[in-house]
Amino acid sequence: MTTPTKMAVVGAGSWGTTFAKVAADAAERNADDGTICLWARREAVAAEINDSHTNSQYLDKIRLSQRISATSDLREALSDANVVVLAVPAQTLRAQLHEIRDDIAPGAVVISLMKGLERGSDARMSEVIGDELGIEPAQIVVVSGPNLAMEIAREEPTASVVACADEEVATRIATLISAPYFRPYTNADVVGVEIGGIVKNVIALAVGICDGLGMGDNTKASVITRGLAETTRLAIALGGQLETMAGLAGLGDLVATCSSPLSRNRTAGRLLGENLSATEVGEAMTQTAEGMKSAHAVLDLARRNDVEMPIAEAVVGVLDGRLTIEGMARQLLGRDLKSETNISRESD
Ligand SMILES: NC(=O)c1ccc[n+]([C@@H]2O[C@H](COP(=O)([O-])OP(=O)(O)OC[C@H]3O[C@@H](n4cnc5c(N)ncnc54)[C@H](O)[C@@H]3O)[C@@H](O)[C@H]2O)c1
Ligand SMILES: O=P(O)(O)OC[C@H](O)CO
Repeated sequence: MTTPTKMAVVGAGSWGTTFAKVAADAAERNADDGTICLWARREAVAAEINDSHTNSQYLDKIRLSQRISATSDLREALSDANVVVLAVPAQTLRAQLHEIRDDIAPGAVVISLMKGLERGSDARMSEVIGDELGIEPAQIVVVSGPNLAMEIAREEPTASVVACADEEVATRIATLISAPYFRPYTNADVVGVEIGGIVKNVIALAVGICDGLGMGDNTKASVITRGLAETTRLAIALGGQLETMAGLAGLGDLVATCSSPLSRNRTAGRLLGENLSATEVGEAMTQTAEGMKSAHAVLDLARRNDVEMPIAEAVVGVLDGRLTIEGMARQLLGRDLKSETNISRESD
């Protein structure tokens, strides 16, 4: 007999709550005894999930399964959990893990849902998890793909990627989250899957800036396509696979994020394009737009690996107030002419 899954989801924002719903609906479909406990920072959010089975601040009009319970006591959520899912803003993860490292059961599989790079260390979230918890890569899973939370919460059919160095673990987690409207594929390329999710947020800021300036689809398609080229260069330099970048966690997520009005990163970019400063955009956003903070770490990581990322560089220039949005276009279009198909580190 296999042990029933006891899943703890740390972070009851848009994606943490939606992922809990996916896992609960998958457990229903698999007719297993799995339970899901969501940790919410605010007691009122936990109480609403327990009493009304809704989380109206993040997922308006979405009904959650009765298999999902919630608590604002993190230790209670983690107690005996054999799968721990992390869905907090990337820049807060290390401090959060430091606090709870002794409360995570040895042998638990830890899943990262986050799409950010840590400022200062340039570490991917799977690296932060490995550092802070001292666990093996076979216990660390990354879930990423074209996964706008609200669309999935509405049960619109969506595919995703479950990445883990250990393919058996990836397959086990994919089974656990395979809901009638959510189809996960496995991939052993953790680096490529994470880099795809991180960098698309920075490219979505650039596409949002185009929107804010009132530019059309040629411009945005050009940014998306060349954005994929620079994302691919970085992923490959770090050991990722080309095929991953052409898949759901690369091209798929880039297209979804850059096209959707639901994307927080694209929205933040649009506000930058409407001439708000990065500080003003930060104040206007009520949910996490990871690209606003990760862009600097992406550029730093690229420079340390001799990878050219002109779009990320221009976005960082705008965020830092060193480059105007009009200057951004001039800078990108003024670059030396190159071959499109060479994806070596220097070429763009
Ligand atoms: N929303 C999506 O569609 C989506 C999809 C895929 C991946 N992601 C990624 O998931 C991660 C979480 O995003 P989200 O959309 O759930 O964000 P969100 O802003 O909706 O929610 C963030 C959650 O983290 C909590 N939080 C905020 N500051 C914290 C702190 N200092 N310590 C602990 N908890 C804190 C908030 O209370 C909230 O519960 C991000 O990395 C994002 O890129 C989001
Ligand atoms: O709303 P965004 O910009 O954080 O994007 C959400 C997801 O990452 C899309 O896959």
